[in-house]
Amino acid sequence: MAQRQPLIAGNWKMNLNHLEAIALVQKIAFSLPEKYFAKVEVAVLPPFVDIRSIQTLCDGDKLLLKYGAQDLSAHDSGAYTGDVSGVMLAKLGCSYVTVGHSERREYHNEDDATVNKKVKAAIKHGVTPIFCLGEQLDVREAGRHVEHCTDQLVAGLKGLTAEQVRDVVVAYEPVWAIGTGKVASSADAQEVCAALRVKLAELYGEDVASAVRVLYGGSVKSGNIAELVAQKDVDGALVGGASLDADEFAKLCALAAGGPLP
Ligand SMILES: O=C(CO)COP(=O)(O)O
Repeated sequence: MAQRQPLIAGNWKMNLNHLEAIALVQKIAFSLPEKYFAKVEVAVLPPFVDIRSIQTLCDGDKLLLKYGAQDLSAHDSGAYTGDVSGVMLAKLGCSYVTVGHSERREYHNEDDATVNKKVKAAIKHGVTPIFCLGEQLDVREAGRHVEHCTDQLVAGLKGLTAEQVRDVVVAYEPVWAIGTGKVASSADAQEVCAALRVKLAELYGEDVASAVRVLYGGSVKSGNIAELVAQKDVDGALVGGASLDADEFAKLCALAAGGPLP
């Protein structure tokens, strides 16, 4: 069984001004002693406009913190006003990019086919996709959440080789738990994350399935992270609101690394 290093990624969404963004990165990096970075990978996903400065900061201070973006175009270049390509993200040293976040699916009408193209674009340029999926409340209430999530998984990874899938990060984010303060129970998170891994094994083999990191996202905080990452198939978290507060985020990362608090 592969050893999966937990990943805690902070999705800042459309928040903070430029100076606040730089200050947040500095504070997180200096609040978390180096030993934690060996146990847990920590990444921030700021808005596009902050990435260049964060790159300079991380390179200059040799920070162990990784960074990435929240979306990318399915195309490499061309007449796509307002879009940012995987080529550009790779040049900026992005390690990760979220793809298929439920807010992109809802507000930008991204369907599974678009998400699939974006996952491929990220892989093509060596930026690891954090491929997001998850059910709405009505789907869960109808008891169809596992099927819904495994269907999204299959569609988003369509056409990829097993070797390519090995490097994808999957994030299970039930839509009803995002920004609502209603965290899924650790058993709920484990149920879906385990089902996603079973589906990965079916499609790409046990070896790949045991290597892929599956994160949970939705109202994750320092108060619930330990219980979530204690689940067998939960390999970290995609954190929204709690990633905007340096003390809270550092605490959350330290707890994911098994503590003690810095
Ligand atoms: O959407 C999320 C992370 O991508 C979760 O957001 P919250 O942690 O604010 O619920």
